[in-house]
Amino acid sequence: MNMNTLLLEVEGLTKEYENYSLGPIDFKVEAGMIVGLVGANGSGKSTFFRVLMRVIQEDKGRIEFFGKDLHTNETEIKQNIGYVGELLDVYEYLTIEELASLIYYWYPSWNKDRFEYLAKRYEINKKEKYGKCSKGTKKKVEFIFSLCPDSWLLLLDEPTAGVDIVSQRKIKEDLMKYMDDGDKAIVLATHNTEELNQLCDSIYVLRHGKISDTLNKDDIYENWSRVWVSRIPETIKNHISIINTSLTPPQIVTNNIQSVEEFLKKEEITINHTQRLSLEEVLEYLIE
Ligand SMILES: Nc1ncnc2c1ncn2[C@@H]1O[C@H](COP(=O)(O)OP(=O)(O)OP(=O)(O)O)[C@@H](O)[C@H]1O
Repeated sequence: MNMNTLLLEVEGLTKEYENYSLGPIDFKVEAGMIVGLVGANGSGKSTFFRVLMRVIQEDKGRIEFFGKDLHTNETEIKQNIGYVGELLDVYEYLTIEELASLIYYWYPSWNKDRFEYLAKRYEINKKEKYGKCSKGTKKKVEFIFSLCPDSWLLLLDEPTAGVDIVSQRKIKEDLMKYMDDGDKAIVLATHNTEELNQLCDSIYVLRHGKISDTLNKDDIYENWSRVWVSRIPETIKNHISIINTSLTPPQIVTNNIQSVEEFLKKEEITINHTQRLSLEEVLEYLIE
C-alpha cells in the first residue's frame, strides 16, 4: 500500500439511542497516520468504534475500510484490523493461551512467535484465566492480541487505561514500531494528552456525538494563544476567533492569534503578554 491511501473512510454515519445520538460523522484515516479521538465521557468514542467493528449496527452512513464497503466485505476487512475495545469479557472462563488459540483461527496472518514475544515483554501469565486478570492486565492482553495479526489498521479504544507506567511506555514504543513501514495507520481513543501529544498526527474531537473539531499540533502551536490585554472591548464578543474571555486580569483565549492581534491593534488595545496554549489547555476548551 502507498502513503496517502485511505484506510478508513466514514461518511454520514449515525446511530441513535433513546437518550443519545452519534453523528452524522465524517472521518478519514490515511496510511501513515496516527489519528487521535478525544472527547468527554459519554461523547461516543466507544460507540463509534463498536459501529466500525460491527458490534452494533449503525442507522445510516457509509463505512469503507481499505477501499471496500464494510457490509459486503466484513470478514476480510476485520481480519485486517487489530482492535482493543473490551470485547473479550465473554471469554472470561478461558486462559490467555486458550484465548490466543481461539483468536488465531480468526486471523489468517496471526503471528505465533510475536504472541510469545509480546506475552513475555508484558509479563503475561498465559495460564491465567482472562476473567481473573486485573483491569490493566486485561488491557495488555487485548493490546497484545491486536498486534499479533499483520493488520493494516489498529482501532484502539483507550489501550492504556489502567495500565502501569512501564507497560504504557512499552505500548507507546510498540505503536511507533507498528507504524515503521509507513503504510499502516492507528485510530487511538484516549483521555491521555501525553499520548495524543507524543503519538498523534491529527486529533478529532468528539462532542455530544459529533466531530466538533479536527486539530493538528502545528496549528495549535501556531494559532492558539492566551493574550493579556489592557482592556476587553464589547466588540470582541463578535470576533469569530475568540474562545474565551475573562476580566480579572483582562485576558482573551483565541484560536487565531494573528487575526486577534490585528483586531486589538485597530481597537488601540495594548497586548501586555501572549502565551501559546498547550494541547491539554486547548482540549479543555474543546471537549467541555
Ligand atoms: N446500548 C446502549 N443503549 C443506550 N445507550 C447507550 C448504549 N451504549 C451506549 N449508550 C450511550 O451512548 C453514549 C456514548 O457512550 P460511549 O460509551 O460511546 O462514550 P465514550 O465517549 O466512549 O465514553 P468514555 O470516555 O466514558 O469511555 C452514552 O450516553 C451512553 O449512555
